[in-house]
This record gives sequence, structure tokens and C-alpha cells, in this order.
Amino acid sequence: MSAAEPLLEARGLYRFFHIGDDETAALHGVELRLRPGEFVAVMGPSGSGKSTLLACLTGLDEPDAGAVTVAGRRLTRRPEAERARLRARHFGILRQSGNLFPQLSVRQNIALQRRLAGVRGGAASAPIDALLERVALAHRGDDYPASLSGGETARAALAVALAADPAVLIADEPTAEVDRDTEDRLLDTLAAHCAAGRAVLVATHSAELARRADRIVRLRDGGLTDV
Ligand SMILES: Nc1ncnc2c1ncn2[C@@H]1O[C@H](COP(=O)(O)OP(=O)(O)OP(=O)(O)O)[C@@H](O)[C@H]1O
Repeated sequence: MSAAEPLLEARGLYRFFHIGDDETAALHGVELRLRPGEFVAVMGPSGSGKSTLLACLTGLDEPDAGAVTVAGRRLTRRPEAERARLRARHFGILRQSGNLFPQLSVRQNIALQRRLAGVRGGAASAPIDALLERVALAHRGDDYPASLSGGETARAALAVALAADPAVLIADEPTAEVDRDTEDRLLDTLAAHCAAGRAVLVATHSAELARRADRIVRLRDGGLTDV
């Protein structure tokens, strides 16, 4: 794959939901391309389709029409197990609800994510130490999620999302529940991931966060437009 090719590409995405006779077009012909180094913010009012878009882009949901390609591999119309493998390999996913297993330490959560992504030496300590350092959690690696503060939890979740150095980091409202310092650190870390030739897509209501993006796209009634 050449450097100019998008890391993530969505073409003609449609997703419909039916309740009784009512039909909602949650996605309506969405086109999106994320190139290496790009930090893109998706904005849109509640119900505009952001969660549906992120789910379809990461293979958690299957669009009714259209195609998604990540790192040159088609993700759509694949068996669930294949989508899960591609998702673990190519995406880092940061959710508001968190992505930490409570029964594992921070270090073990990172190691698990690396193993799921097929990274060789998934539990090797040097890369995990470096990652903990990057999110200022070097001293908390052996602790369990329940003992972390809100800001530490957000940073640990980011470390897990970055564990396998994913081509595309997808974040849903990553700064909604964190203080200003943590927000700055999260945004700096996302920017550094882009600077390393990866791509970041963030769904947010925060104008502050969107200002840090290279490009803002807006969802309205399932359609995506550049701002
Ligand atoms: N499983 C579902 N069944 C029926 N309708 C759904 C389903 N999921 C989403 N929708 C509808 O699709 C539209 C888009 O929803 P979505 O959750 O993607 O919006 P959103 O922009 O993420 O909203 P919010 O910012 O409030 O999280 C809404 O009208 C929603 O009611």
C-alpha cells in the first residue's frame, strides 16, 4: 500500500433501522477517507448517526450497503470472526464506557490487546513500559482498573487503544469526562499517533477537541459533509 492511499475508506455507506413501519436512515451515502497523518473530527447533533458510523467503520455493525476498507483490506461483508480479527489488528478503539477488563492489571490489559492484535512478543515488557510512560502511568502498570482515578482510567484506556500501534485510532467522545490536564494529554497523544503516520477519527460534541483536528466533518440526518 502506498503512503498516499487512505488508511481508512468508506464508500457509499447506508444503514437503515426499522421499528414497525418507521424507517430511519442512520447513514445515507457516507463517503469518508482518512489518510496517513490525518486527525479528523466527526461532529453532529444527538441522533445524527455518529455511533452507527463508528460501529460500521470498525466492523462492529454491518452497513446495509457500501464498503469499508482498513489498511487496504476490505472489512465489510466478511464473517464476524474475520471482522473481529481485522478490527483487533488495525483499529484502536477508545470508548466512553472504557475498554479495560477489571480483573486484569493495566499492564495485563495492554498485553492482552497486543496479543489479540497478533503483535509478536505481545507481553514483552519494554514496549509496554514505553506505552505506560507515554500516558504517564509508569507507576500504575501493576494496578487494577478499580483503583485508578478518572483521569488515570482515561489514560489507561488510551494506552490499551494504542497497544498494538493501530493504523486507525477511533475515539467516541474521548474527553467527555476528563479534566483539562487529562484532555490536553489525550489530545497530544492522539496528535503524536498521527505524526507517526497513523490516522485518528474522533466523534465529539466538543468544539475545543474539534479545533485540534486537521479536518472536521459533520453528520446530519445520516449524511456527511466537510465543514
Ligand atoms: N439499533 C437501533 N434500532 C433502531 N434505531 C436505531 C438503532 N441504532 C440507532 N438508531 C437510530 O439511528 C439514528 C442514529 O443513531 P446514532 O446512535 O448513530 O446517533 P448519534 O449521533 O451517535 O447520537 P448520540 O450523539 O446521541 O449518541 C437515530 O435516529 C437512532 O434512533
